[in-house]
Amino acid sequence: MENLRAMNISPLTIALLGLLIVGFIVYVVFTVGHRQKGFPPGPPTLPIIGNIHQIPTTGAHLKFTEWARNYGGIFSLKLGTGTAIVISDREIVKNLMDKRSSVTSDRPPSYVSHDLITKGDHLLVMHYNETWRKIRKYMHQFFREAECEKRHIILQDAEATQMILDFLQEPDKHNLHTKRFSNSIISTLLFGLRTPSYSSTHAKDLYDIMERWSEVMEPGNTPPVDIYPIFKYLPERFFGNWISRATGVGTDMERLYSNMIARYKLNAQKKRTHECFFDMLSRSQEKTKEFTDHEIAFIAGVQLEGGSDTSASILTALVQAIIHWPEVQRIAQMEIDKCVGEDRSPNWSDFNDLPYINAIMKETHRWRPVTPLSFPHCLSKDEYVNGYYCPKGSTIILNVWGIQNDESIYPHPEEFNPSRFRAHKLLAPDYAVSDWKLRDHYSFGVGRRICPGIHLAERGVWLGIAKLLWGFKFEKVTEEGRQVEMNINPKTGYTDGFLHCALPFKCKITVRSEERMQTILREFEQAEKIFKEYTGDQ
Ligand code: HEM
Repeated sequence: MENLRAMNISPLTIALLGLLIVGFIVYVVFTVGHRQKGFPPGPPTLPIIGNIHQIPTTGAHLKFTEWARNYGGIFSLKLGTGTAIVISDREIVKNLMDKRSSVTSDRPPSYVSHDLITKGDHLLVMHYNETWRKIRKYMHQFFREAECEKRHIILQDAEATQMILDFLQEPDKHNLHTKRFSNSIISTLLFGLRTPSYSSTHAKDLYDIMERWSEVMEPGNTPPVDIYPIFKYLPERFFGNWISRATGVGTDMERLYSNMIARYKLNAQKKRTHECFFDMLSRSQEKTKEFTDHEIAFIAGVQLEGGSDTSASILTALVQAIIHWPEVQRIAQMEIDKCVGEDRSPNWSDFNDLPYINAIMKETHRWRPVTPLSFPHCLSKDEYVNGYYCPKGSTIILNVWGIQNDESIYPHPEEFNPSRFRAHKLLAPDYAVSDWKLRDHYSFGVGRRICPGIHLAERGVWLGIAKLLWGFKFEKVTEEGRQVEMNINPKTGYTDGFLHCALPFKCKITVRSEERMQTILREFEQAEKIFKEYTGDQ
């Protein structure tokens, strides 16, 4: 005070300054973190932080589902100055996310994923802009239904054949075989480069990078910079060098993806029967030069990532389900055995004759969705939803878990019961555009951001399920005379983070007959010829 007087500042100015500071503090305490009038309801808030303290760092989907029961199909959360709108009602999903997708297709800001790790060039976290549209156009061109149906399915069938051979030869490594399967499909389709073994370097590197990305993103490992940007300016050593770790992941990603593109270029002269994604993209890029090298690397990367862990996690959940519910396994095998003999494994032309397999696939997506909270969208304009005011910039969270565990739609939701989908004879993309009451599940997301790999994923997963059930009996293992239970508890049995996958578990997998074993070996010889058509290897 003496100092201020010495600076010749009048007591009135000091008093006004003090009043201003107090006023500002009062304003912050009474507004920041508070839910404004007209917003969707939600749990009580605390000044400044809002609901942050109530959101668990793991299993947030379970908490959101509990809140949906209390506050309804649309509720809001305050995250500091920001707002998140959580949707757990199918009609609202349709009306907002699909019908008003022109204003619900942006992504919320993500300093770590968008700015630090991917420099904004990663389709999944990219804002809804012209570059996003251009990349989606290329993906659509290559992965649209007709292309999957005519061309990619041939490779998928061959890769599924190797997967059942792998299950035959090393049943204990079942969770690695599903990963190899999905990674090899996407890597071959992108670059003509296969993943012959689960220990292939590029696949191991990819899974390692994805794990590190997920770790950096875990709450507690990074300060909440998107909510309180001031954290960006604190020395990073206070938070375990989070900036260096994040940029390290970004550098390793770019290195891996660029390296795969370099390998593709080395092989570009090889004679392949089937054109790969990069043949198409490179041709166009030569003319237009529309993408930077960094963008090109991440166009490859996002597809490698998107196509790898997701399908593999669904197949692993399937293995758990058919072991825990042996009756489902029995019915499925009866259906397959009626239509497919022992002298060949099922293929895509059997799809219409095996509706129970389609129902199993849908039930697996419902029972253990890979992304139980999908991936957040962001509202780019003020909107009214069911009479509630939702401000521009709100994060929109699709509570897939909540919807797919709603008793009123799926009685006894914890039970794996494919018969729920008996009437759903078509694939997921058909129901994504149908009336909301008919939609099968939300595993592939919604609106314009819906997974661009949906046609490919549906066919790959279906083939995987059909061939596995045709070939093998799946059971619990017995140790010291007692059956070992798998942990299928949604709270403790799955990885945390953005992608949920079953933690490693033991099971007994045996081939159903000698003849089936011979068929697998014979079909694999054919599969090897197909691989050469896609890679150009002699
Ligand atoms: C069972 C397998 C799969 C599941 C469950 C799955 C799920 C999802 C989900 C939930 C999203 C976010 C959707 C949204 O924001 O509303 C997404 C986006 C994406 N997926 Fe998939 N996916 C699968 C397979 C694939 C495959 C095979 C590819 C590659 C061909 C792929 C590439 C992508 C890409 C690039 C995005 C970002 C799209 C964007 O933000 O515009 N996914 N996926």
